[in-house]
Amino acid sequence: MDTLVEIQDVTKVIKGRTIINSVSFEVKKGEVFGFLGPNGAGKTTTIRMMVGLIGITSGDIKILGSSIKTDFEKAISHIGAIVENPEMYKFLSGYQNLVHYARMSRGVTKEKIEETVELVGLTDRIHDKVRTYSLGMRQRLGLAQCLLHDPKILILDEPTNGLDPAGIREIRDHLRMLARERDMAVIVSSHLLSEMEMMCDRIGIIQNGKLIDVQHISDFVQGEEKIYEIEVDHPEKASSLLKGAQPDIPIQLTGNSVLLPLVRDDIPNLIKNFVQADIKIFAVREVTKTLEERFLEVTEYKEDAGNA
Ligand SMILES: Nc1ncnc2c1ncn2[C@@H]1O[C@H](COP(=O)(O)OP(=O)(O)OP(=O)(O)O)[C@@H](O)[C@H]1O
Repeated sequence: MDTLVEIQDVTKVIKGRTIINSVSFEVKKGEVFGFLGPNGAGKTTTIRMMVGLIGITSGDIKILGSSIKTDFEKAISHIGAIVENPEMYKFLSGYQNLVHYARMSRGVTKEKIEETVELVGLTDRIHDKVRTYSLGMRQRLGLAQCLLHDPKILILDEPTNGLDPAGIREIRDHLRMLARERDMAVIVSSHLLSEMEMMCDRIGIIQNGKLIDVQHISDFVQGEEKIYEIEVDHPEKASSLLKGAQPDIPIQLTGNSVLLPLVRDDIPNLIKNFVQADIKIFAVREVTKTLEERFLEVTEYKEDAGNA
């Protein structure tokens, strides 16, 4: 089965207020799925429903086909999650923490603990006390805790919160490795857009409790049209030529370039027209939008549409 998690038309109403509104998406094995949204959008609430911390008002969540509503124990057995700060004893070593934690779940062997420590890269420091760990190391110990029972799905709420760039990178690399090499489905939430861009295969954007977009990261960043920057000797002349052919086309002028949306197949013709008009072309570059720009574009657009 490739689809490990199915969120089906999930709604959550708290005290008469709809916090999550008909959210549906799927997460497959081997992928890192990012749940992205501004503060208060509903990321944590959705994740809390996925891990069974709060109930679902309507709709369902299936984990490897088992409903979290009707087959809770089975569904939850496939999940490893860090939702709030993972519980750990700072006066014990990382290893003692894992042994303590393993006692709470069935069938975790000493070998399994050691393998997991190795997997999260804590072997060298595992016998040191947790209070001597950096935040990044504590995050990795938390990751080890929730991997002990061999879950197929890993769910982490804001896993990079508070980490420095090196710590972020460590966690990111580990999560990608778990998805790729262990065939897990990894779900992370964040409002750190640049982080999501580097970590995720697909992202879902949530705003005001609604899922407004789910896309592969590359499609999402690119959007439907691509923006090209054409470096020329006379940008104004190039701009009027383009406007003459297509009056509505949105063109931006920078120092020595024109920027405009194009489909790739239009480029040869455009070059021909410039050359015929005696405009010299020095470069044609695709402008890659950052996820941040696209995110703001999408959320602002939806807000406008919602207000209309
Ligand atoms: N138990 C609750 N009672 C009332 N309102 C709640 C409750 N839990 C969440 N909310 C509201 O639901 C909305 C979504 O909250 P949630 O914590 O899921 O957002 P989030 O996307 O995780 O935000 P953040 O990035 O700030 O963590 C917020 O407006 C919040 O105030």
